[in-house]
Amino acid sequence: MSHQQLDDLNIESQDVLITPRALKEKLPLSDQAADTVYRGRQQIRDILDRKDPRLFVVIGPCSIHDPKAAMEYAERLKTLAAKVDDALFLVLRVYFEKPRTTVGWKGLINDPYMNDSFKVEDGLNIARKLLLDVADLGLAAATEALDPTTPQYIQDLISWSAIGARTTESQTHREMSSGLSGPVGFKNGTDGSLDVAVNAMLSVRHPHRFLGIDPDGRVALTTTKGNQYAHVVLRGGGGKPNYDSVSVALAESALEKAGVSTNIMVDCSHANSNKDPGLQPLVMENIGNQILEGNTSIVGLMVESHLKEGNQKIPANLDELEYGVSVTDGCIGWDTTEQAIVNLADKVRDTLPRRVRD
Ligand SMILES: O=C[C@H](O)[C@H](O)COP(=O)(O)O
Ligand SMILES: C=C(OP(=O)(O)O)C(=O)O
Repeated sequence: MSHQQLDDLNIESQDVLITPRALKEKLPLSDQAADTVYRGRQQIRDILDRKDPRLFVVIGPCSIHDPKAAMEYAERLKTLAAKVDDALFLVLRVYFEKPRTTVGWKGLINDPYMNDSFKVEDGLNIARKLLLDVADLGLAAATEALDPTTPQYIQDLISWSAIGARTTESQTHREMSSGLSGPVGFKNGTDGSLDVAVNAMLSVRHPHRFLGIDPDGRVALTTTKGNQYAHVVLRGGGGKPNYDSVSVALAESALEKAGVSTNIMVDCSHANSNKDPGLQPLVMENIGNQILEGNTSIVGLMVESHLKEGNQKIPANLDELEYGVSVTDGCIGWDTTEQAIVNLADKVRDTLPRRVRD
């Protein structure tokens, strides 16, 4: 009796993609870009080590779908960053990979033309080119590391990475993060649970061994050294925020009990603003007040912001897309962003002398 086909029954096709090495040769790191990334990572590490008393703020669109609008935003952010640089280190949020609750557009790398054509190789090219342009401008970039093979293509241009609420508990993502070259923030779970993020801290600092790809795209046993610059990100969940001073104090004691450093970032968006982007400035103000009142565990903030406020559905006719408006979660617009950042800097500035640790 002949065998029935048993594997690949649900695989439609497989297409070989450009290798990480070939993409990097095509779009190489310039000296300016390398300097931006080196300095960006170092400034965040210094903030996490409390050698630098400032806050770092990961700020920008929920997702990148239009590189032109992203660069216009980056240029504005660069000017704003220089104005508040004594109190805040602004890092551009450059998210190319979107984790979906069920289904939906999965981001620029997965479907760069937003028409279900899934031209992933084009997506990788566009993403790397945009990151190069941002780094050449002198702005540090942050992204969500979602697909475990993507870092090989773009991580040399990333200063800070997030592991999202839907993947913080995933062993694959903890292993990948243990090998990332820059600091990494783990969100609490979508149900609000902090345990998964605290457990991630305990995992990611250790070496791991797992299947990865090498620069030539070959499957490779990957052995990591462990990442000593991981921290938690409070993003709320289960219908409740967790940026208030009581939640922050509870997070501090959970981290202390686990024996890991009490570095906390607050995501002003997602469940911390009940997905109402207009509430983000209130969260920022609240964090500024907590810092004024003596909090030293909060080291960073995340804000979803774009050229224009709100969001839009991806239209069937892409000519109808409104320029500078998010196609995923709603964002605050530029004027609100500028004001909220200046207000935050004013509060943090007064606290700088007492935030440095010896
Ligand atoms: O930040 C973006 C979204 O909150 C995340 O990707 C989940 O989106 P969804 O619930 O619309 O799928
Ligand atoms: C998906 C995101 O957040 P979270 O994982 O907290 O839902 C995000 O920041 O884009």
